[in-house]
Amino acid sequence: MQAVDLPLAGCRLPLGGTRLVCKSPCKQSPCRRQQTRGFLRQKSIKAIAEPLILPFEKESEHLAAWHPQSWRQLKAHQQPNYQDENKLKEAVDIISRMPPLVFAGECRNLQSRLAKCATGEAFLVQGGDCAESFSQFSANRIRDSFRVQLQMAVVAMFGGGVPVVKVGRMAGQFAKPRSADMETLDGKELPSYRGDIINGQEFTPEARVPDPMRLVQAYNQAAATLNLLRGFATGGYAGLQRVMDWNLDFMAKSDEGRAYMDIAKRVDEAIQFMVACGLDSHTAIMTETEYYVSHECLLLDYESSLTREDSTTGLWYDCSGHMLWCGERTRQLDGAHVEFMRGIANPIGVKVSDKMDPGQLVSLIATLNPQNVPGRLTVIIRMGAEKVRANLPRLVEAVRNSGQVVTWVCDPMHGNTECVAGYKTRRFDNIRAEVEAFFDVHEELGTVPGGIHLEMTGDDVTECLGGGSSILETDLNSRYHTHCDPRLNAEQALEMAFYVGSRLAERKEKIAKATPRAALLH
Ligand SMILES: O=C[C@H](O)[C@H](O)COP(=O)(O)O
Ligand SMILES: C=C(OP(=O)(O)O)C(=O)O
Repeated sequence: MQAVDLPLAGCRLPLGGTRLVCKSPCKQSPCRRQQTRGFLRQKSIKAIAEPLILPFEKESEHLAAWHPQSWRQLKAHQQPNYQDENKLKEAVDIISRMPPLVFAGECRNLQSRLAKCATGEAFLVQGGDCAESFSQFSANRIRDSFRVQLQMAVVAMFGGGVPVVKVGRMAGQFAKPRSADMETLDGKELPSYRGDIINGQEFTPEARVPDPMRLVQAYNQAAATLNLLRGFATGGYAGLQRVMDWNLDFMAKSDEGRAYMDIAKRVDEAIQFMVACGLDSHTAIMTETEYYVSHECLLLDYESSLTREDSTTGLWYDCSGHMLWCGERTRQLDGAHVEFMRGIANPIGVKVSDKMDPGQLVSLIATLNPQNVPGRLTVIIRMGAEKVRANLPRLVEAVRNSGQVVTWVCDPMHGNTECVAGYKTRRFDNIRAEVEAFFDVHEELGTVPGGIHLEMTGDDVTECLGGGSSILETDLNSRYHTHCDPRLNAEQALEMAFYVGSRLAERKEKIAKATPRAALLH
């Protein structure tokens, strides 16, 4: 990792045990620019989410040592070993000059929606490909993935009676962390595939060389994807009046499909009734939807080159996506990823397996969200069903006892991967069991299950076993198209949404019974 000169005016700044020294001292202590940024951050956050300010570290001190490049001083895990530094610099320079893909105001809106998920006033459905790919890039695939997420949102909203916040693993979900650096096939060993933004999936020495120009291709594909998603979200396609038209091929043939059409019909009738009552069916609430994009904040050259200072607030936003999350393999407290993520103002997530202990989690949360801003931090649990029952309670209790506000989300995919007949797969029953355990634990503790995070697609793939579509081991080789991990197909994803909807409905009923008047007003 090369050392960088910090382009901040300023003072000596502590950073994870090391000290950075700005090159053009402003002779102020602490640096005025940083003070201003801290002040603006407090001001803007207050306006958005009415945060509960606890006596955590002061924001200005917290951000004092931060800069979009400060991560370079620390160990960055899971980064490619680029062979041509000049080519990397060229690619990073190109992206640095490109327009941002998302806007700060959109990120702030998402943060306020996620704050509602933390309190049970909304529910997050986050999903999409394990790894977006260059070769499978197509408008129809984007539409189908978006459409199944719309359907899932309708089902969960119908059950839970709360708004569903829709966030795609899309328009940037290219880089993959890997368990092993090398992969062996037929006795031949090559570097692992790390996602299309880094190297190629083909098992050849040439394809596996990390190519920096892939960063530029990924940026362009993300821009085109987002452009289409914005069109779908606001151009009429996602309007609630089209709820009956979001048909997918399997729907007439499957129980989930028929159950969805049943709900869609009831939604349609409700809308007709409201229109008869005088509702204007042309308002944005009826014709548009909010849709956000997210990806793992893994490839730090890409993320930092898209990090821009917001002129309204003076805050830094990683403009590669609305929400970024830190993966299970890169969440070291003293690592480069946590250093980068603590300074960006986007809503962020962190993946958590059973390897996390409660004290560590509390420290990590304090580092990533020192002002305890609701909606800022989503903790995405991924352990496997049994481990969730055994480990999640003490994590939730430690966080609750420390007064930290986070949005708890369940990723039932990554703790349930197994190898069957030579394929990486996941069993639908195990995935559902993990979601069930997640809801049960929160119910027992009186805390809030805030959302679900899925690797899924709108395509009719055969990558995960079971579910209503009864994918068998012998089906795996039929339509196994993922570039990395197995995804739920559209039917399985919808089935999961029905399960989530049923749990949200139960929760709603329990709350209504306990507080009838409040529920009535709600
Ligand atoms: O999607 C997540 C990870 O990149 C993936 O699970 C790693 O898979 P591996 O264990 O085959 O490297
Ligand atoms: C790599 C991922 O997850 P995790 O960090 O939880 O393994 C992922 O969600 O793509």
